[in-house]
Amino acid sequence: MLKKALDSRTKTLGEEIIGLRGVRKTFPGGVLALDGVDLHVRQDEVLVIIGPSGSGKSTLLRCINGLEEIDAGEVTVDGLVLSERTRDAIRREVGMVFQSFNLFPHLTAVGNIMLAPRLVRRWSRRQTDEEAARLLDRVGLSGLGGRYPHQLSGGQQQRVAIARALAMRPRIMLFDEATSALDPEMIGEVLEVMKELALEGMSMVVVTHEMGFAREVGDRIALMDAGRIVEQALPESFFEDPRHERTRAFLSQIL
Ligand SMILES: Nc1ncnc2c1ncn2[C@@H]1O[C@H](COP(=O)(O)OP(=O)(O)OP(=O)(O)O)[C@@H](O)[C@H]1O
Repeated sequence: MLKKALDSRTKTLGEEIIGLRGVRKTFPGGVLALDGVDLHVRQDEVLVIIGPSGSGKSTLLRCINGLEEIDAGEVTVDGLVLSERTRDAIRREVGMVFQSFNLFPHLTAVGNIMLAPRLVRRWSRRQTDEEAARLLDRVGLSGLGGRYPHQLSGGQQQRVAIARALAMRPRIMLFDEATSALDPEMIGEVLEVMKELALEGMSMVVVTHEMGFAREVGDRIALMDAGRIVEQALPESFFEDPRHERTRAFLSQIL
């Protein structure tokens, strides 16, 4: 059903919502992680980033929401140029989901999901309880809000982490290898939630090795290598066009 809906969707993408222009990032010790990245994501678009280990994918995501400072170039999010002054406003627009779920072990699922809205938005208990129930339902975890992370499977914990990111009502979601730490049988349930979000029109940047997801859900795919975006294309041509030599070489390594 979901696959069919995705296959038949005719998407009209909106204005640019994320823009990176000439972004460079060097880590202490001289590692050049981003070597002049130009990348543009439009509203409603799902951009999938693939690439070898160490090519700069995580750093790129972290630069979009200001978790890393850039050395040169410019990042814009929803019309704001990222700077010290705009960083907090941008972070409220951008939800991020990591490989390791990063849930607080001493808080229940609801406690984890509603922590930021309680602190930042100063929502009342009643507001947050209602919102948490809605979010738990959205990620398929109705009724499990009272459980602590250790009482949930890896897939369930990651879905709580997605609900937590959604609780701030972001306009953009970044996923950094969100399924890489999961047992194989739990990967599908998390990808399904990500697909649903894509269908609802969320703008997303997804770093993943899940090529099925990339093909089915991605509007565009970008290959990173050595701190640069080296190829970009629509999923069909990305996987099938023999001219995408570097993509073929990378895929032959991982598939
Ligand atoms: N905090 C840091 N300090 C120093 N070097 C770093 C730091 N974070 C990343 N790097 C280096 O920057 C480069 C890019 O790393 P990054 O994690 O962005 O790559 P990646 O493509 O996400 O890799 P992976 O697929 O293994 O997660 C690598 O050489 C990495 O060792």
